[in-house]
Amino acid sequence: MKLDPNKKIDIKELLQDLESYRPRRRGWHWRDGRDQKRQIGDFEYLESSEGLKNYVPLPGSRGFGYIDPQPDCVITTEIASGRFEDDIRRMRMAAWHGADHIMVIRTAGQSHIDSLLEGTNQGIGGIMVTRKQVRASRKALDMIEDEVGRPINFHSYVSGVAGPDIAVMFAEEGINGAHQDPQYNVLYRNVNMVRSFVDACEAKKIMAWADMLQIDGAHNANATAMKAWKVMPELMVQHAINSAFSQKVGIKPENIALSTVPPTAPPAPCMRLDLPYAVALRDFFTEYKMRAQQNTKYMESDAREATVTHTLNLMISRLTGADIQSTITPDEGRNVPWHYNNIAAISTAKQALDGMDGLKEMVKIDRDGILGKDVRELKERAVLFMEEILEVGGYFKSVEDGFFIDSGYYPERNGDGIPRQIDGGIGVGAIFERDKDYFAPVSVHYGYNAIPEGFKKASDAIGGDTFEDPSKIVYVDELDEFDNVNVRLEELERYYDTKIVKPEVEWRADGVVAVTIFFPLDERTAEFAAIKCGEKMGLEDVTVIHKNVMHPSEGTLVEIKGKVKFDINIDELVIPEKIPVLSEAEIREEIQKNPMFVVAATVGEDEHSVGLKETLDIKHGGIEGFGIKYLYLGTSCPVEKLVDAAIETNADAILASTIITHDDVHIKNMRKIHELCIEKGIRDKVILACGGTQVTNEIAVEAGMDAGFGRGCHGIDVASFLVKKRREMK
Ligand SMILES: Cc1ncc(COP(=O)(O)O)c(/C=N/CCC[C@H](N)C(=O)O)c1O
Repeated sequence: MKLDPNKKIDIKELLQDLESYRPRRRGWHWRDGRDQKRQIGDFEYLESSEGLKNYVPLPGSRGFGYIDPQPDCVITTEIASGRFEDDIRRMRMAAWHGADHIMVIRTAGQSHIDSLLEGTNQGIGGIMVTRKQVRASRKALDMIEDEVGRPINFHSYVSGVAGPDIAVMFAEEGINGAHQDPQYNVLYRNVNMVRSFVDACEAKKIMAWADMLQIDGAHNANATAMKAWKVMPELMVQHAINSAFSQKVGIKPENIALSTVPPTAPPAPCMRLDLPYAVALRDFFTEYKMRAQQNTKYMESDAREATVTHTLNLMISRLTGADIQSTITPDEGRNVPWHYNNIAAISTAKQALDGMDGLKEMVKIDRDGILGKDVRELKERAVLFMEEILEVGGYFKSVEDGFFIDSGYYPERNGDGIPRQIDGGIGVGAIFERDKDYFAPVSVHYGYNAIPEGFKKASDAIGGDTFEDPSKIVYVDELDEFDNVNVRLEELERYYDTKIVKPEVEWRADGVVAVTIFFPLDERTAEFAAIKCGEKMGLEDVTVIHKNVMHPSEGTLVEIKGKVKFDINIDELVIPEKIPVLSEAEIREEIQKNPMFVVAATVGEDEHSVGLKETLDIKHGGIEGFGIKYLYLGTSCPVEKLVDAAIETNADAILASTIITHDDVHIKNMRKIHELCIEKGIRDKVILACGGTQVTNEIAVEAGMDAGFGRGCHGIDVASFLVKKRREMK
């Protein structure tokens, strides 16, 4: 299937013939052209990669010819709605905004399931990672990567008691990256530590074969610790343990990525705490990749605050280097991410990384100051931690002694770490010494395997395994007759590719909308007033998702979410057709033959001039560039003066600009211009046009203008309209 930007992905078609789908490639893709400088528009970029074929540039790109510079690092977005069929279009949106690493969170508790799940059950806070879901998503990503013109990495988690099984399925299905860190199982999922490390040998061996990029789990310590900045020495120890172990099992260093999170956030002086850590980490681990994660621990429900913290995190990435920049959605502190918050997070990363392109050519890390001292101290503490592990008898013993996630700043210890017993946890006692004649007929296996006489390699015994002969992969379709993607698609049939639509935030037709409301009330009263407001607006299941105290008694900003009870039928929408724009040549030719003169001003008590000047001046593609002459009367120009000027100069048109809309003053001024022209008997001779960020063609025409030009309009739109309107009047 080839995607058409003007058509949605057809999920039903995508699900066809999944049993015969084969992944295009194995392994991780780093962005192309990363180490080249490149000219993009008016600027030279020092830390960028090759551009996309299809994309959505940042809004600010309007001022720069709509360029969309792609940073050098891979950019990740985490997707976790619970319905993979709805996640696929979110992946497409993400790819257009610059993500090339799609990471799919697993449903709560999948770590504890000791076998592969089949089918596509709906998940909670993540999806059931199953072969069918992986296949459908990877197949969709093949089409999406063709559409944007850049390979996309698909990623999930190899952990929990079924880790090795999942690793095999991921290798068979062409997964490009995965989290794998046995310490994660031990500390956060209480899987028996011996089981975890034995499983990890197998899982990592398979990931190495599949050339998958591995991300470790150190970020979890950061998110779990009481005071995150105190856990930095331990984080480096955790990175060291997983990285050294992974390399010993056979994962090549360039596929070992350290998951590093700047531990703190404002109002802490976070740059002074986090920057030394980022430097120390990169000093220690030069041969591995850095996967910069953004802070999740100190996320509240304030999307703005999260975005600023993440921008500071991105500054650390730019100053110290990141191979993968992982993004956290600004609504991470509210709920399972909504579509547009994944996109917001990606855009924050792209915007900040573009903006700080080459910053470290100008701003040097000063190792002689306090940073150097802090870096050294962090390294010393980490080495001491590692030495003490050896002293007490190794990793397993240190875990039993509760070394990890202690809230102390090592070597200080508060004794509140997470201890695990070597003879406890899930899967305990499930490890058996391999017998002398142990034999597994597989092509990739960790450790002892007694290959019988006559076979060159183990898998010859079965004529090749699924890694060698994918036709041997057993594809299991849906098992649960009630909880499967076909049932879900059936339930929402009327919203698929029909004219009926509902608002949504994560699932098709979930009907959820968000409303931002300010009340001149204290926080508690405002909360309940906002819910009442939502209910009066006809929303269902109204809940408050965010509150911002503006003042204890003067006012509170509240954000609510709720469900609309209605559908929208797009056939019932009245959509005025877009006004086609004449070509530059045609406009110039016309003005050449019949000169045109206009008067222009920002009217009323309005001092905004930029928009109108951009529309007039040749510099920004203004009407002057097409030969149209104009008299500009400046800002705060009374409408009477503007109309008189039109009469004195026998102008063909009046161009008014109105940005301010308090008390609908913009509409009142447009109406006054229209009425004045009638009064002075010139209305049928002069063209009236009005522009402004809050002006639309409909509003302007309603107020008596001949046309209105809102946000995003340019000189050529106005010039084209003037030429066409004059022809019409002739
Ligand atoms: C090393 C490891 N293994 C497995 C899992 C998930 O596995 P389950 O939830 O136990 O099925 C995780 C999860 N990390 C937190 C979310 C992702 C985070 N925000 C990130 O971007 O890295 C993990 O870190």
